[in-house]
Amino acid sequence: MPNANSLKKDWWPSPAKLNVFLHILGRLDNGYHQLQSLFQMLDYGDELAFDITNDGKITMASQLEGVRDEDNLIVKAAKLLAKEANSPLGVTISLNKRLPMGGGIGGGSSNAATTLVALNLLWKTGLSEDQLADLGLALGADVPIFVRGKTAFAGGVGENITPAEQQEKWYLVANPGVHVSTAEVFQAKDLPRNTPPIQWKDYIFEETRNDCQQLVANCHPEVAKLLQWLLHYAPSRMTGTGACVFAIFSDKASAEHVLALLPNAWQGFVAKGVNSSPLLNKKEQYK
Ligand SMILES: C[C@](O)(CO)[C@H](O)COP(=O)(O)OP(=O)(O)OC[C@H]1O[C@@H](n2ccc(N)nc2=O)[C@H](O)[C@@H]1O
Ligand SMILES: Nc1ncnc2c1ncn2[C@@H]1O[C@H](COP(=O)(O)OP(=O)(O)OP(=O)(O)O)[C@@H](O)[C@H]1O
Repeated sequence: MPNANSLKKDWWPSPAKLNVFLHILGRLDNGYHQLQSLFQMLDYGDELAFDITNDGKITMASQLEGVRDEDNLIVKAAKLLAKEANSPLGVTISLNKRLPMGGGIGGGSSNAATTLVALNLLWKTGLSEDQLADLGLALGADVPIFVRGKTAFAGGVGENITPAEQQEKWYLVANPGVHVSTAEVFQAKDLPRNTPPIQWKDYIFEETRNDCQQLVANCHPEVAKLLQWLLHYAPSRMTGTGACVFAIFSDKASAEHVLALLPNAWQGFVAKGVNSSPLLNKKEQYK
């Protein structure tokens, strides 16, 4: 239960995303991959609160389990913005972590984006959305998409973003409890890397796939088991490089019904797919 102190805080949303599909078109000389993906914003995620100070220090109110503060993407994002905008101010950041880490739902990238967007307003550093997205790219391939906050098609290595309104569906997101390293998936010899490009206007879910799914399911039987279980109920797929898996429903009640049936070994949540992220809505309130 939140304590009195946390109730007083001004919490900023840090939503999750799903890669509804993820095609790998090729590999560049620098090792990065050319992708095509539909990034679906969800109305569910972490929350961050920012207590501004005058001492120029950037600190976490408490350490995120397993992540040293200097490695935390939140701290890295705040430091990057302070340096770029030459801000003399500091901040103490509180994090309410709900999203599983390393699950392919973008928690760390989203935390970094929320930090950039919120501190740009609270520190009054006045960077444009384009400048924040460029800064974000230095922290991770998915940070710009969270800065922009729109459900979108992405091309290039992920930086080429085209907002694309989708029908708002409900998703059951389930975590098989295994950790998948994004870098290892992209280094795998057997990863398919030759999917032909599609035209965004021709996008149909059934004609797409996640090119990482087979490889990850082969290495992690729990992922395969969870997918098999979900497929009994609804169209289901892995997101990003895993390990989370999602199932698509047209209404909330059906998604919650299947969540209630989810075996205890797996954790899950139900979220609405939204075209504009909760971060974007929060930002609008500051205008
Ligand atoms: C593939 C996605 O999971 C889709 O959401 C993301 O784009 C990956 O985002 P991320 O985890 O923030 O990725 P980064 O931290 O930038 O890169 C992690 C590693 O993934 C590989 N990587 C990432 C993006 C990309 N287009 N090609 C790659 O080969 C690189 O080996 C890199 O070392
Ligand atoms: N604030 C943060 N929240 C979550 N992870 C963080 C954070 N800062 C650093 N990390 C590190 O980043 C790693 C990846 O976390 P994240 O939750 O972003 O993975 P992901 O959901 O697989 O992301 P993606 O979909 O972008 O591949 C974690 O294992 C953790 O070590």
